[in-house]
Amino acid sequence: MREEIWIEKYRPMKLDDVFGQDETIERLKSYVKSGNLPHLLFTGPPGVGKTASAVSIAREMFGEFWNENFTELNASDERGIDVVRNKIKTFAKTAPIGNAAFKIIFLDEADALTSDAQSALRRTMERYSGNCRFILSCNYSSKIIEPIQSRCAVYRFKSLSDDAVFKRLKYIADAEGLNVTDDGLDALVYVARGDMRKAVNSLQAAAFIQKDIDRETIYKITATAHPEEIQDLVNTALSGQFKDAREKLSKLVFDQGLSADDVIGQIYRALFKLDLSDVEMIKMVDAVGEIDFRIAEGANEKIQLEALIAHFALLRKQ
Ligand SMILES: Nc1ncnc2c1ncn2[C@@H]1O[C@H](COP(=O)(O)OP(=O)(O)OP(=O)(O)O)[C@@H](O)[C@H]1O
Repeated sequence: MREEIWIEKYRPMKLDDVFGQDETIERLKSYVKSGNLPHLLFTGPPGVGKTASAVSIAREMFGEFWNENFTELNASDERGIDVVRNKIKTFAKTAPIGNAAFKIIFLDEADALTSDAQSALRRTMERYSGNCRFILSCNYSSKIIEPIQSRCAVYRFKSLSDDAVFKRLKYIADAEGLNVTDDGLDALVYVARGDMRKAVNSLQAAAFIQKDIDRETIYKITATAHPEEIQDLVNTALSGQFKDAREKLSKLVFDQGLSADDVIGQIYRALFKLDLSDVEMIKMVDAVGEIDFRIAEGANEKIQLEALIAHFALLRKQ
């Protein structure tokens, strides 16, 4: 039998199952209780429970008819906003099933739409608000045009705490009969950076290989550098030994094929474990921000990572 994907198997079924977003969940529960819902805008990083919460609202509000009264669309549908609007139109055309007063349209990745497409979406929202409520989801609310934001109640989902990710992983590991050491769970938490989807997927990838899982398995399987190695790299650079640091970087990142994005994230986190003056910390964070931006804009990853190390190496020489 093909094994089920755990992020589906362990998808929250009700709002109470959504971990680590207590304040938001409490407020969403009050809508369910009242039986009414404004348009909502969920914003926050990936894998923290935005979709899971939208589905849970529908399940709790509509009971056995939730599936008929709920649809999930992706705003970044490559065929464009017209396809999305047509799907909305088709869904909105029929009356809600059961006792429901309205249907719910969940629109993921709303920030992928251009401003023009968002204006079109806004008109669509107005047109169908009689029998539909919209829940828009996005990573960055700043990319959503003001007229849409002002029509929605905005909920900011947080990156999940280490504690919330640890507990959820422990629960899944026990349910799956896995033997995961605490340092293995800590490694998963480190790798996930508050993204539950990534945490659960990494656990499943490790479990696919072996039932006894420790930190080594996790770092290997997720192609992540050990935090101590990153720490050592940064320390070497800070001590001014650029050539040594460059060699370490090369072994760590390029030989193992790690993604520059992940490495930058790891370096960023390593900074806060160092004994730095305020000014040094500011300069280093500023440099990380700059390099992160350049990589996101498509600059050569190898050169940019080396430039970052060079920056660190110069810091105490100035
Ligand atoms: N807060 C959470 N509590 C429990 N499980 C979670 C939580 N967040 C995410 N998960 C797990 O990760 C999976 C993906 O989460 P979800 O689809 O809700 O993320 P999202 O915030 O909508 O992300 P995206 O912005 O990428 O769409 C869920 O099916 C569930 O297994």
